[in-house]
Amino acid sequence: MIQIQLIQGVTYLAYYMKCLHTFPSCVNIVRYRWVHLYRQVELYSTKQQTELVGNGNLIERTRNIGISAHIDSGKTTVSERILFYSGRISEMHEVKGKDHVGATMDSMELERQRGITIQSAATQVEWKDHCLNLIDTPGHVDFTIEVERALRVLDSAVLVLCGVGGVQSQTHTVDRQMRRYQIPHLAFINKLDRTGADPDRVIKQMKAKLGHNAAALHVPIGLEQNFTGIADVISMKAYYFDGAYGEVVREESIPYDLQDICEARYLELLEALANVDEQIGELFLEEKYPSQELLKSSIRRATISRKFVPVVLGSALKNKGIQPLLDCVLDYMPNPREVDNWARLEDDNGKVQKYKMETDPSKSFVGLAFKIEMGRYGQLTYLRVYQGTLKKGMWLLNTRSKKRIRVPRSVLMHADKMQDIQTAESGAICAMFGVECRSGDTFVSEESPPYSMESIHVPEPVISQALKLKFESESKKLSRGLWRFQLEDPTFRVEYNEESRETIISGMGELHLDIYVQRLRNEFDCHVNKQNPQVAYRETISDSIEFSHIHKKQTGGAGQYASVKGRLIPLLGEDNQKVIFDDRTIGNNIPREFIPAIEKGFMDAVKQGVYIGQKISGIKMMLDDGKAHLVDSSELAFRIASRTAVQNSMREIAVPRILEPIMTVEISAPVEFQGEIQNTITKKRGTITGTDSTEGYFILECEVPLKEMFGYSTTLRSMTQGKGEYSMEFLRYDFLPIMIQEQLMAVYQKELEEKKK
Ligand SMILES: Nc1nc2c(ncn2[C@@H]2O[C@H](COP(=O)(O)OP(=O)(O)OP(=O)(O)O)[C@@H](O)[C@H]2O)c(=O)[nH]1
Repeated sequence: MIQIQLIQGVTYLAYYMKCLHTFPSCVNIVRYRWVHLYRQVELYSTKQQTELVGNGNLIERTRNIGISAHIDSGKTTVSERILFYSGRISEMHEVKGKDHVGATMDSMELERQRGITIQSAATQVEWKDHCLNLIDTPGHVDFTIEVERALRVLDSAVLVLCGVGGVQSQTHTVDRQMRRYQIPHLAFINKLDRTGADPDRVIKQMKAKLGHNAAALHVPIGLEQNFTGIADVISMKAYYFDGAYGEVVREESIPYDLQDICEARYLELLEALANVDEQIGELFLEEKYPSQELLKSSIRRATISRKFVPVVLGSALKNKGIQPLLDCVLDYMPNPREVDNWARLEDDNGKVQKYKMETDPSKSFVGLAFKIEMGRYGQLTYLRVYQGTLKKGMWLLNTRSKKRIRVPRSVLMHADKMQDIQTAESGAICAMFGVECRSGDTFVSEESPPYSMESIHVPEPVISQALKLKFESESKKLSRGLWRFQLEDPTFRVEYNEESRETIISGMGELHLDIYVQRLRNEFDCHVNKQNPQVAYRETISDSIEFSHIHKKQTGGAGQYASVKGRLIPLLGEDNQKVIFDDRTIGNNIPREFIPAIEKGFMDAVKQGVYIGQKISGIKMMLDDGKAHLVDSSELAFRIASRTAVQNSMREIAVPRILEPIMTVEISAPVEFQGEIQNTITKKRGTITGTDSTEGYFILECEVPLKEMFGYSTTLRSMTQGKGEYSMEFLRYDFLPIMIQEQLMAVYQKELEEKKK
């Protein structure tokens, strides 16, 4: 082996001398070649597969990774390969494949029918003596809570990008979520076999649009239908994937025509690292090159501290690039010990202190229930163990409900299958059966302080839809189903409207609600008629107003008296989804014990506004003064006074404003349809914020009110002969045009009058 490489080295040297002689201007090429030669020689003295993580205990050899991305980037296809190459499954199936089996991680019937991921699925695989806990998450923004939950408990992630689509709208969402939970990640640019695939463009987009300090570790060997393998710029080796399913990795020298580009990428990698890593920075300045170990350890350091994003390449469908991706997960993603996790603990004075969790199996147990599923055997609670060891049969305290529970059964999940386990140590992701709790609850062992792990960010629903039972006899099934869905999914809400006798479901999008209606039918045999979906408007005011209200009742016995005075102030911009109560009272005109009741009254009022019957938001209530009666004042009287003050002043004094949800929409279709699509977007009150084009397709980024996007998938499909696609996500609430606002208010007032008759 060493002999062959030395012969290669001497051949290269002869070539470089010739090159320099023939083309004196090619100094740069020669420099790259020298780098290459230097590194070839360096490789002789180092082991090719550097074991960075070593053979320590299991925690050091564990990686908890999520696979996240924009819709259809290939997350599930990547996961299926990971399961296959790691020996978890013995045969692979495609998402919506001809065999109609579907991918392992899409185990729900609806996922297989629609070819999309709805619920995140967890599994565990072994790769090169390491244990990988893997969660495949959905791409559709409608199921964003699944991504939130997964990222909350994972230590790192693989961001999958489509080699053609690049950075797309949901890539931004996932990136924001990774930032929220400080998740280090590496990027896998997939679908390099597709026409128009261009990994360099995708990396440029990652830098420009996501602000990532990203650099490629691979160079593709061929592209589109000629994509045959990858060249690794660190080991300077080419890898091809042979066998029926790419399971045999063949290592070769880098093809001659790719050597320049590999050297160029190597230097780019060094440059990107030099900016964030001192060791590489110093070597870079001295024009020295790091050893392979040093380079890998600095990639690891920079990635874990979120200063660098390594980029690897492949095509999951064509079985290329997955094994090197897994190697990179081991090399560059953190083990549970390398991630700081904090728990909160409130002292007797209500002061909150933060405590760092120790990833040590011998410490007291602390775990977070991050996901709940109701299954055949009762409630299944997914748990991330942060400290200590979970043991079957042990007693735990739920620090929210203060209930003690016993762990009846603990399991490892493999998509919809499970394997019983006796213990799960710090860093593990497992599940327990038969425990009642909510998602976001913290469990501790009896000897531990009652810590609480920070909970999960739950976005507010933006769309609602009324359901009516087809058969009254199925009402029990309906409530059972909806109760279960609410328990599993905090972004899915249910209310019952007594007057219309309708059940109102709210969620993150049309698809989200559609899936639940279908699940009612499939899993609960409950049939409902859906009304048209309704936008979740918000009611607010345009300017500050003052309020003053006395609630007084004298009915024989104890009377009721409460007087409140203050201001309602509109909250603009990003704050327009908030409601804030601000107590500015001085002195004792209102005794302190009544202040919480006044806040409650305000919260009662914001539940349903007076203009169109929707929730109020973007308002701050400032309580300035008031009055109490020695005998007749009570909490109830102040609660009523506060609620009525808000309602009356909004109805009588304020200038009403209605807010509507605005979505970021990304549309992609063949260029010949661009003009027509842009026109329809403008008609829909949309604003175009960016356009891009590649390989005969254009990408249109725009902001459009949600109301206008109802049914758009059908419109787009028919407009583009089925070739157009779009995705959207919630952006912000903004004022509704006055004309539409007045129409809505008129309809609501008419409805109210009719009800009075
Ligand atoms: N050409 C090509 N197609 C791919 C590749 N990887 C995945 N696909 C196809 O892309 C489609 C979407 O793949 P999935 O794996 O379901 O993507 P996903 O990101 O899990 O999808 P969601 O979870 O629904 O967002 C499927 O039809 C796959 O067969 C690839 O490398 N090349």
